[in-house]
Amino acid sequence: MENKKLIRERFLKIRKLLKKNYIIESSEIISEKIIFFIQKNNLKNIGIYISNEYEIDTKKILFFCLTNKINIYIPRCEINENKMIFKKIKNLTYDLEKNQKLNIIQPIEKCESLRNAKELDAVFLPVVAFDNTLMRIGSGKGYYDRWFNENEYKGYKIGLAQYTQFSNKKIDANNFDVKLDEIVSENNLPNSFLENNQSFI
Ligand SMILES: Nc1nc2c(c(=O)[nH]1)N(C=O)[C@@H](CNc1ccc(C(=O)N[C@@H](CCC(=O)O)C(=O)O)cc1)CN2
Ligand SMILES: Nc1ncnc2c1ncn2[C@@H]1O[C@H](COP(=O)(O)OP(=O)(O)OP(=O)(O)O)[C@@H](O)[C@H]1O
Repeated sequence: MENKKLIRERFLKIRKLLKKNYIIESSEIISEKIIFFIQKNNLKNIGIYISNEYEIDTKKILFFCLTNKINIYIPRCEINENKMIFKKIKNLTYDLEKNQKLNIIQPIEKCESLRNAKELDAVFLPVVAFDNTLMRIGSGKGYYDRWFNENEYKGYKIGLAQYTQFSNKKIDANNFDVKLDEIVSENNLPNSFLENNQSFI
């Protein structure tokens, strides 16, 4: 039985109860870790998202990339086709608009599209909940799963999530579900936490 829907609802509810300060503080720590990872691995092209008020705030990472000439690609959703494409943004004001239907911020149509998924070194994903096999639950329309399945992407898949988004109930996976390589959280996850017992950040 598919349990994603129930787990998603539960964690969306929890997310709304969190103190704003906790979100701000955990976003700070997570951003520092991501920036360190980008520098250490000399990443040049990354896929990332524009956060809403409940998600890990990506602003600091975006500023870091813009000032260090690291190319930033943000998903733009085509609702009718149930698809998203990554577009390069160069400016956090002029290159973005609100997708009114989905209530997310995305690149404007005329931004340059990513030509080949292989060009991305890492994709940093929003997460609603995750489990100890690094299975991810997202916003529930399957945009990321579809993108990973339809594109030949070989880079890192890294979820940004608070500790409080950990589900100790295992998430049922479909065959199209894509597992993350890593979750970056404000706490170090205990050694025994991950099935493969390893972390590269
Ligand atoms: N910041 C951010 N950008 C992202 C995602 C995300 O989770 N967060 N996505 C991750 O996949 C994609 C968009 N996926 C979405 C999936 C579902 C809904 C959604 O359910 N929206 C509500 C309406 C808006 C609202 O009331 O909040 C809905 O349709 O009922 C929105 C976006 C691409 N960009
Ligand atoms: N590769 C795919 N091909 C066809 N349908 C898919 C694919 N991936 C996801 N879906 C469909 O999309 C819907 C939502 O999927 P799922 O619950 O995995 O979303 P999610 O991973 O939480 O959301 P998102 O990736 O947008 O953050 C499901 O109805 C699923 O059948």
